[in-house]
Amino acid sequence: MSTTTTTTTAPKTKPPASEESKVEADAYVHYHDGGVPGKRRILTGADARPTFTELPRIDMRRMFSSSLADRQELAGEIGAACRDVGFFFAVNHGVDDAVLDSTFEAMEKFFDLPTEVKMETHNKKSAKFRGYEAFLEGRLDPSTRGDLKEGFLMGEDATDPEQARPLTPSTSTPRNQWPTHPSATFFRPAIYAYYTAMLTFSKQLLSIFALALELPEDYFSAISTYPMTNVRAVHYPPQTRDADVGIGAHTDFCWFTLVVQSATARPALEVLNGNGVWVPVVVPEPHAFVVNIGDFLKLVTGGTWQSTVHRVRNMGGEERYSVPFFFSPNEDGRVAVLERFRTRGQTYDEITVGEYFQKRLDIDRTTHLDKGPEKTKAGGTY
Ligand SMILES: O=C(O)CCC(=O)C(=O)O
Ligand SMILES: [Fe+2]
Repeated sequence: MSTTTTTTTAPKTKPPASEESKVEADAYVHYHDGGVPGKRRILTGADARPTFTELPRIDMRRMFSSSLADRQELAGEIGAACRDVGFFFAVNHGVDDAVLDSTFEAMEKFFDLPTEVKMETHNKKSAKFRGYEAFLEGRLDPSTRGDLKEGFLMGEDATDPEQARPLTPSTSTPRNQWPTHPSATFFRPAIYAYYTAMLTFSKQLLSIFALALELPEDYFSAISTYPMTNVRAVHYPPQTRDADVGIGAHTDFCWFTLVVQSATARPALEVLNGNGVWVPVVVPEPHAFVVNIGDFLKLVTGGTWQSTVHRVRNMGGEERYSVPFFFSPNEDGRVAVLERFRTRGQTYDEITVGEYFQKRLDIDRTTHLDKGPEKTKAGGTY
């Protein structure tokens, strides 16, 4: 994880008073990046550097404009956000409000089902970790007792007819798990409605990212024909212990992530800025998407774009639901640092997207399995 933050747009920041004593005692903030523990020095007073203190809000209407100049102007704003923050809010994004409302309704109803119904698709039965994850089973930050959340993960799967992907010998093994109990079958079509809308949105956004990198709009299309994708529906109960996390500090392993969340009075998602301060994400309006850069876009930009560390702490006493969509290149796509970000005389390795992804997934699986059976029982107290 790069620890350099290049923005010059925001004033210096200071940690909230309540965190100051902790900050001084710690001097470092610790996080987890792809299985590798990371830490960032907390910079205060004269040491503090210019960095962001909030996320930029970007109006996406220009994404649909027939004028290249409009799309370029949008790309300019997005490029600056990706470089300086690694996160931004996307508003007026064109995703149907009705689809988002019914996605949240379906999530609440699904997570309300009895544990044994949800456990039918427990992710331990899946090589790709698809299906239901119970409370405290994830543990992205090894210093915590586990992630205080339950979730449901689905993703690319050519055997699901909803995806209309070509079935080949390498894609003919099912990856997703779907509930079959009559009380839970509503979930699949609801998640697919969201998945389909997000795939369209992501492909449009990818062309704007290409423009932001001064590349042709279709530059990434060839390696994004059958992209790796995940929807993770997540339920975070209100947490009562300060030491808990909803999801431990991490970066995302994808091109980029789009997240829409239920409204909570107190922000729960937090983003780590260049001074080692957790910046709360205050959503500007209902159905705004939080967009963040993942490891692959950081990689192809030679670290110029940031895959910024983030976490969730749901301290406001309300249930919280969020539904990230993770978008990556094709599984057999190969990526390397783009020409314009290379230094002459230096050599650059190519990575295969699927291999890198599986490595990161295996790390996540290991942190789950390491916890031992007594802690992985669903429905345990939290
Ligand atoms: O719930 C959120 O707002 C973010 C979740 C997240 O960071 C993730 O699932 O990778
Ligand atoms: Fe994330």
